[in-house]
Amino acid sequence: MSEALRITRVDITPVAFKDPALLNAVGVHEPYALRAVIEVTTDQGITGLGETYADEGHLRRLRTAADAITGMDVHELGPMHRRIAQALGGDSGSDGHGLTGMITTSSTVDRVFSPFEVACLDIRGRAAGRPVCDLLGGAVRDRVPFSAYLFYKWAAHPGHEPDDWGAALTPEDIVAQARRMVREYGFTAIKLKGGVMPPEQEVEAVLALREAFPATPLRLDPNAAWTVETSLKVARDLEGVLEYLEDPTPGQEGMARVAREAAMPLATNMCVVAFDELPSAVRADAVQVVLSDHHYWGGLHRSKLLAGICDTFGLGLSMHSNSHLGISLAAMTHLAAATENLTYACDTHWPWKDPAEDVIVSGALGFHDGSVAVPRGPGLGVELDRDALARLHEQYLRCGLRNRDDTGYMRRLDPTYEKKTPRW
Ligand SMILES: O=C([O-])[C@@H](O)[C@@H](O)[C@H](O)[C@@H](O)C(=O)[O-]
Ligand SMILES: [Mg+2]
Repeated sequence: MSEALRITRVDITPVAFKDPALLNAVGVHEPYALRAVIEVTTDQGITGLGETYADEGHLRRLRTAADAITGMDVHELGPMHRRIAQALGGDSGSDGHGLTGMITTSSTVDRVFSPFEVACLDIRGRAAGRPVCDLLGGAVRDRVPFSAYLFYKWAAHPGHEPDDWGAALTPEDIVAQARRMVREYGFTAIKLKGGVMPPEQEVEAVLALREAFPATPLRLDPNAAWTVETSLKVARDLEGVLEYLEDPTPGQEGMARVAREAAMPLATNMCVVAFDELPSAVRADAVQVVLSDHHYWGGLHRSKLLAGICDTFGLGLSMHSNSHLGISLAAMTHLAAATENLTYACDTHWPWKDPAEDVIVSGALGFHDGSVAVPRGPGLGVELDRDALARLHEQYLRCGLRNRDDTGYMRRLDPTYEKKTPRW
């Protein structure tokens, strides 16, 4: 029997990287996005990487979990999940911004466990000289397609220099943004983050995209900003145009009412965000596509479990994204490569990140024809850039942001702003 790889040390480093003024249903992105970089080191001197959210409560829970798993073998992932659940003792968190649904205790454990699982798989891959996708059953594709993720946005954060994307507030701006993303990355699917403008303007933007990209699959995601009635009107206006409509309205019951009459499939990363939310969604036929996300579904193995459940119940599978760095992109790519029924192009916020800011050594991951080649090196196939990690940690300390708060930021800029779900 091969030797155990025991965890001797865990480092958790919060980082901040620049984020443009991207608008969504609950406000606007702050000037920096926060992430935590996890390094797990073993008694044989192998270090594995994970990446996750960095809100204060989550950081506190990560530290509790890190203490709980020190001394464990990186092969004991089931016991590790249980140990973390015990150590958290029911301490559950919320996603604050409200864009990924209610966070239950069980999904809090999954959120906390996830980056440690990824780091353990990175270690196991490095030790065995195999890429992580091989530990997940092997790659069924050698390139993973991602979608262009369009946002309404301001030209700049108030008081900051403009970014080089410019403002996007009209259908013409949205088409121009899509053209640039497709030109630079080669994306073959397009998603528009909606819930920002009145629905008829977002319909107009999608129709303009359809005209500019006649054969490209299109998606619209207003993050539950619409009533059932509004959702049905938009569904009628966009019949035959959308590949799927993502989270038009809040809750499974509302989604089921929309699903009964809408011609296109409904997708979600809001009303099904944990395993215990699947049975009722299946019974009500509330959604036809689930967006997986290993950061909150409990890592790569549990995301494959979700994939199996979706397959069994005839649900489509896509992949959700928040603002992220290269360790996450590598993990998403390995997971998608090893998940046969993940047949939709995955979401990624990657193009919104300043290319000069990341915590990994550049060159391991790149977009060609809208897809990322699955890294073939051992583990995740990415290496930590320690100087960059130190710089982005400094930036975290300096920027003063400690929790994602799109609504609070919007309210500071516009005190009349109100968060309403649904808004229209
Ligand atoms: O980054 C954003 O503003 C997105 O709205 C994100 O927070 C969502 O979780 C996500 O991308 C989604 O698909 O709902
Ligand atoms: Mg969504």
